[in-house]
Amino acid sequence: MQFFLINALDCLVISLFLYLLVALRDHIRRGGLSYPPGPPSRPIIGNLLDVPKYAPWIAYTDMSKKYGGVICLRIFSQVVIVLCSVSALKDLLEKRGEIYSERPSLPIAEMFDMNWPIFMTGMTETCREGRKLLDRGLRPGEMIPYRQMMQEKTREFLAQLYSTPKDFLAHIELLQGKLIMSLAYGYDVKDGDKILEAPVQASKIMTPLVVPGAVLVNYLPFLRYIPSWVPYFSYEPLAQIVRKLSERIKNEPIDFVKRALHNGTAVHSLASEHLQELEGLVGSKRQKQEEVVSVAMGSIYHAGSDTTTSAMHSLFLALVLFPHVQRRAQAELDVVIGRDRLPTFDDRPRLPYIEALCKELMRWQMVTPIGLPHSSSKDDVYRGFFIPKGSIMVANAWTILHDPEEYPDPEDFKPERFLDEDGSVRDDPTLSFVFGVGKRICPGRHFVDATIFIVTSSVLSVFNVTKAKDESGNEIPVKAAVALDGGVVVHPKKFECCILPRDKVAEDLISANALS
Ligand code: HEM
Repeated sequence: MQFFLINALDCLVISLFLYLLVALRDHIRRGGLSYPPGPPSRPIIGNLLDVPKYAPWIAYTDMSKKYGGVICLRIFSQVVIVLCSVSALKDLLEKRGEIYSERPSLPIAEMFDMNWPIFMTGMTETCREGRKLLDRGLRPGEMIPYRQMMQEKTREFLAQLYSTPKDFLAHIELLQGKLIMSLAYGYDVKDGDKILEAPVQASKIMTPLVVPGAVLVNYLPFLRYIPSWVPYFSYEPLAQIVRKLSERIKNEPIDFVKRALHNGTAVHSLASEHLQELEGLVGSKRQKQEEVVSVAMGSIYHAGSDTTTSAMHSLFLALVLFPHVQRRAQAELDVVIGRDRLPTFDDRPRLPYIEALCKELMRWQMVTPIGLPHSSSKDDVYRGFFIPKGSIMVANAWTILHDPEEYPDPEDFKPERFLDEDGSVRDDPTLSFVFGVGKRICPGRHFVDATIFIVTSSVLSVFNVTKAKDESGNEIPVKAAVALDGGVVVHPKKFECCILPRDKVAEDLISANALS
């Protein structure tokens, strides 16, 4: 017993000594400067208890009212800087992009073999080359050859909505899976295709685990060594599941393209295009480039599914909650396109209200309100405050895009915000924050933009989306609320709605296009 007490006392003294040593080293490193303002931190754990687990974008907005646009939190020794103002986001993540474009290396991602997708890695050579490949392949002009495919898949979606409207969320998920798989791999997804399971399941597990402050092992990496037989505390059982999913995401679809190229059956896709460019390369050089293609495609297959599904889910929510928006959009479609055909991409310039509606959709119920964390590769000083190398940078775009000064009644869905007085579309550069900032900005943004346009205009031209009714004929109330079990990607809480063809003309149009 005495032996145990002496050891405990020793431990306490050593811990205190180490703590003071770290504090002194930290003070010297800062050269007398202080960290940006933030809630007072406690000894050792820092702000661990202040880091919001649910809806962090709201808690950070409240903090920014007290501490300003640059907030500092500390989780053990990890510094987390939350950016809540346009100037801070641009100054650091854009103008000082050389310093702030890394990603935090998360032990949880390493343990789960999920540290290979581009959105999880720092600026490694594979990441840089993969990004180049995506930036080139996903430019607005490069989207044109995929328009026909997008229109066709959207028409299949309309037919599914018509036959089983209650399953609208499952139809959205399938549509998004079809679009991404066609774009990335030229793979034609069929109903019930198992290929879509892996990214959806992996995303459900991983996105809550990468939120800054959500998982202790990211700050106390030794926790990864807790053996698998320790119940509740070991990450190993979950890790085993995710490792298998990771392997499937990276290899299953790219192997399909390689086989198709070999058999001469490959359809035009980002993967087939890039793999064909490697012709002539052999040995390790070829292997390396194939790895880049496989990482880049696996990244969009993973990053693109859940995110756009959430935006489309929110579209139906907005239509239910704001019927006057639906009526005005339909009036525009009827005048510009008429009732005898479905919209196409060529109609887009003549549909300013629909365009404004798509913009408002991205702002209103943001898919990634705190973006994906960046990290810093050098010590830096900003507005007189010290930001150490290795800080986790959180771009809280939600605060900016829900600022009532800039977007009055921010919780209301008002496409008019994005229209000038003469009815033309108003450009709002701040809106691009929904896709992040700087070198790591989402490369899929032009594909998302095209998807949201074609889906929104097509759905509105043939359907009325209203509140569902219960057995007694009373409307089932719906609220604009997000499911708080999410992580960096958030989804609307599930809701019911009634999706019916606008009339017989619309019904005929859906059937005719489903058959063509
Ligand atoms: C509504 C849909 C989407 C939203 C809101 C969204 C948003 C974002 C955000 C905020 C980031 C992090 C940017 C940063 O760190 O500054 C990101 C990264 C990324 N997104 Fe998207 N995204 C969407 C859909 C897509 C789609 C459809 C694709 C693929 C076609 C895609 C591919 C990626 C990739 C590969 C990255 C990682 C980029 C990097 O780390 O360099 N995203 N996205």
